[in-house]
Amino acid sequence: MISVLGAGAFGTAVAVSLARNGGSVQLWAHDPAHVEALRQARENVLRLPGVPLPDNVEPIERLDDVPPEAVILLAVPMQTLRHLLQDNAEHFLARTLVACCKGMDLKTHVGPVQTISDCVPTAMPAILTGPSFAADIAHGLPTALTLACRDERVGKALQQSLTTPNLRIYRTTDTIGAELGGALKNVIAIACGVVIGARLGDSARAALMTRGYAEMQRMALRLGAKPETLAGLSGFGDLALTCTSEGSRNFRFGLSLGQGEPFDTDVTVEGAATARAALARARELGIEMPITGAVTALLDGQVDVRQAMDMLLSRPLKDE
Ligand SMILES: NC(=O)C1=CN([C@@H]2O[C@H](COP(=O)(O)OP(=O)(O)OC[C@H]3O[C@@H](n4cnc5c(N)ncnc54)[C@H](OP(=O)(O)O)[C@@H]3O)[C@@H](O)[C@H]2O)C=CC1
Ligand SMILES: O=C(CO)COP(=O)(O)O
Repeated sequence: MISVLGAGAFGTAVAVSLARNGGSVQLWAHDPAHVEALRQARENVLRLPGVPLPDNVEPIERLDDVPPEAVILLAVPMQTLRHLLQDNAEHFLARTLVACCKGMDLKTHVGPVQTISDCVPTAMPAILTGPSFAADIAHGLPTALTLACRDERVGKALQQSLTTPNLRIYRTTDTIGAELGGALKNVIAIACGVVIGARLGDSARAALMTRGYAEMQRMALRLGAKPETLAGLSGFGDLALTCTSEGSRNFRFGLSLGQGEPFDTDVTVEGAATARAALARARELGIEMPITGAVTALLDGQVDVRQAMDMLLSRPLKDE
């Protein structure tokens, strides 16, 4: 049994994909009305329209209904993860919990794996992350992800149970690299959206992706990540996807910002809160993250797009 907690686009897509592979999948939503709508329509009309739920996906509204042997996937937005874990800690004690969210908590400045460890110290945390749009997974398109878990035995078991014919899963024990790659690439994707929206050109985007990757590495390596994790699916892979595709909400949010257009506030844009959390963490650690700083200043209305670019271009010249 696999229980996916969080019935947004990603949770629904993963539930559908795993159910098509056989076995039973529960899909939990925090809003009983949403659970009822999933039961009635057999489709997530709001977040993942056009994808029928297979019969073996069971929408549930009570965490009590998650059986003790179930593998739990946490597919909620990053800024809600801590509350979900704290408010329902009795359901998570000594469980294997696989985070599917990408971001850093605004209050604690840590990623999903560390958030699980902090909130439920008896749990075994893992993370499933990498380049994958929910719609691609739901439509059975080929996708490759990283599963990170410090415990090799648990990681190998998760890799087996979450792999499907279309979803290839690589494994690592480097949870720090995996969680930071997925979190920080969203900030760079916003920056890339801004330069494209403001018509500053593809060369500027390539520069931001490259220097953004340097920034991601700087923070992750300082916190103990392995360079090869950053170079893998959860880092470089997801950076490449998110910075170059209008399928990404973070990139589209940046596009709107660059064009001076409003953006739908109901859409999940993980990079906005994460930019602030990452900048705060960078300051605590004394490391330079100029692109993250420029994105944060832009989001906070301290600078406009031109001034944000000037902030980056006028920095002292240095070695690559
Ligand atoms: N979409 C994608 O392509 C991918 C997403 N991810 C990651 O997955 C995570 C979730 O994103 P995604 O599914 O796209 O988001 P969506 O915006 O599609 O959905 C978010 C879901 O979370 C629910 N939710 C909000 N607050 C809570 C809460 N306190 N407790 C439980 N559920 C809550 C929302 O319910 P309600 O509508 O009732 O508020 C909604 O169903 C993010 O971290 C994202 O980065 C990872 C890979 C790909
Ligand atoms: O993480 C994702 C793709 O890997 C989804 O990106 P967005 O959250 O920007 O849509």
